[in-house]
Formats: sequence, C-alpha cells, structure tokens
Amino acid sequence: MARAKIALIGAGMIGGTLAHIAAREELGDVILFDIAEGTPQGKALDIAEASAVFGKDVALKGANDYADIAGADVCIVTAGVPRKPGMSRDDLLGINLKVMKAVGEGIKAHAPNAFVICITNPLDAMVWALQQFSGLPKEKVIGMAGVLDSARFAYFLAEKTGVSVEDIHAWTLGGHGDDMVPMVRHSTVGGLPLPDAVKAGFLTQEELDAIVERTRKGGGEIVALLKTGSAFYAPAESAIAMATSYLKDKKRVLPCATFLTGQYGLSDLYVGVPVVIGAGGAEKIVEFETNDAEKAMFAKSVESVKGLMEACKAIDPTLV
Ligand SMILES: NC(=O)C1=CN([C@@H]2O[C@H](COP(=O)(O)OP(=O)(O)OC[C@H]3O[C@@H](n4cnc5c(N)ncnc54)[C@H](O)[C@@H]3O)[C@@H](O)[C@H]2O)C=CC1
Ligand SMILES: O=C([O-])CC(=O)C(=O)O
Repeated sequence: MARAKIALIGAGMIGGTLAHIAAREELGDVILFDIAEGTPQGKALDIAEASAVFGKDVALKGANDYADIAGADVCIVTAGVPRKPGMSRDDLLGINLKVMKAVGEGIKAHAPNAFVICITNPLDAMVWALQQFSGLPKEKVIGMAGVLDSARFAYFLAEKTGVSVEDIHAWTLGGHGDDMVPMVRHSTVGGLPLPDAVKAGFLTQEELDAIVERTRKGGGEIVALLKTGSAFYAPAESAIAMATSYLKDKKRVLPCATFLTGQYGLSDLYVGVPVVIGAGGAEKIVEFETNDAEKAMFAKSVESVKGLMEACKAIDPTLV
C-alpha cells in the first residue's frame, strides 16, 4: 500500500519538529511547505539524511509551491507568526488571519481530501477561519490545543505526585487562552479523580490549585523562557498524536478544537472538547457532565473565542 502523504504548511520550529517526528515514526512521506525559500528544502534534506541513521524509509521534500501538497492525506498548519514575551496569542490575530486565507486557498486547490490540523494562533479563531477559507468539511478541519494543554496539566500532576505520566489522564475544555478550563473532577491520578487524589494525600489542594493556574498559563511560561518564540516540541507531539489517530483510524478520544453543532449547548464555532478521531476525521464529540462552576468557566472561555471570531469578521467580512 502506498505510504501516507503528510503536508506540513509552515516549516518553522513546529513544522521542522513535526517533520522529524513523522519521519522517525515512519508515519508517511513528508512535504514541508513554506513561503521562505530554502528553509523547507534545507530541513527536509537534513531529516532525510538523518533517516539513514535512524533507519526509516520515508521521502521528505521541501516546497514553496502549493502544487507539491497535491493529494496530501493530512495537512498540519503552523504557518504564521508566534508570539514573543509581552504579547498575548490574540495579538497575532490580524497577521495570522491573512496567512490562513492563503493557506486555506492552497489546501482547497490542491488537497481537498486531506484531514487538516490547524496549530496557528489564536487557535480557535484561526481553525474556524481556515475551515471557511478552505471550504473543507468541518469534521475534516480541527485545531490542536487541548492535547497540549492537557499534556501540560498531566505532566505537572506527574511531577508533583510522583506517579507515572502514563497513569495520569488529564482533560481541558474550552478555548486555547489563559481562561481554558482544566477539568479537575474529570482528570485522574492512578484512576482517582483529582479531588479524591487530594483526599488520598497525593497532593494538597493548594498544590492542585497552583497546577491548574500553571496549566492555564503554560504557553506564556515557555515564551518567557525562550524569548524568541513559543513552545514547539510538545505542540508537535500533540499534533502527531492527532494525525496518527486519523491515519490509523485509532479512534482516540483527544481534546481538540472541534466544530460544535449543539454539543455543550453551542453551535457554529470551534472550541476545545474531547472528540473521537478516526478515519472520518472528528467523528464524535464526548460531552462531559459539568457542574455550575465548570459551566461558568467554560462559558467565559467561549466568550473569549467568540470575541476573536468577531474581530476576524471585522477584518474579513467574507467570514460568517
Ligand atoms: N495551538 C497551539 O497549541 C500552539 C500554537 N502555536 C502557534 O503555531 C504557530 C507556529 O509556531 P512556530 O512554528 O513556533 O513559528 P515559526 O515562526 O518558527 O514558524 C512559522 C513558519 O510559518 C512560515 N510562514 C509565514 N507565513 C506563511 C505563509 N503565508 N505561508 C506559509 N508559511 C508561512 C514562516 O516562514 C515560518 O517558517 C504560531 O502561530 C504559534 O503561536 C505554537 C505553539 C502551540
Ligand atoms: O503560548 C503560545 O504563544 C504558544 C502556545 O499556544 C502554547 O504554547 O500553548
């Protein structure tokens, strides 16, 4: 059977890392696309040469022409700009919205059957705009944020409790901003919901509260450390998990920015919720039962996403 074709739109920090992981995992042949000339070609060649060391058979190619993404099974979009210290993700909206228009048109023309994973920030508004610009079915266009946010939550819990990351299951809901909602009652340490893990002495309530706050601001913590850009290893791993579930029809339940059609009482927007990812794309949204406090936090996060959608519409009135 032919190898899958994975198009990476944007060959910067995340794009290059995605190419490296996809090659090492032998997930498929990789096209690295960017407007910068030489960058995608150089990264593709470097990783192709590495493949002779790690011993995986994949083809890698750098490109500046959308024609090269033709027939891609998966497109992962990181094109645009990242934030620097002192900026919020929302400050990227104007410049990255223009990038989403160009990328959406490129995908529409050359890879209309692909499963598209958007990573570019501000994530929930960008994936919503990208779906419209590309015209692809909504279940085939999805945003990466929740896998990253919940991975941060899980890592901080593992670090504090001393329990293996493999035995921690953490969930976040909502938009990819500082008002995202780490789901304390639905996340578990060794099978114990976090309130029970506190009772059992794995961590204190104060430690849990601090982890929730650190998770919400996890992106900014890395930006402040790196100074020149934002996180790229964990974001790339997160998108690869989503692409793998699609390509292998694994039907993993992953928190992703997904188009809602009535779930959680919401319609016509993208926001982070748990969703089954399989060969059909975003196949089924999982609806957590939420209490009043969780509902209020989720509603606040959704309001932020709606505000960004309105800002996009003001810039580009073709968006509806
Ligand atoms: N959703 C999430 O959880 C996360 C989102 N991000 C976002 O991902 C995006 C990419 O981050 P990095 O890879 O670190 O940035 P980067 O600056 O290293 O790479 C971006 C690449 O996009 C390219 N580019 C710009 N305009 C383009 C266009 N019109 N067409 C094709 N390529 C174009 C640039 O030449 C550059 O190579 C940023 O917007 C960042 O905020 C970053 C981390 C996590
Ligand atoms: O914080 C940023 O700008 C990048 C990002 O979305 C993250 O790492 O969560």
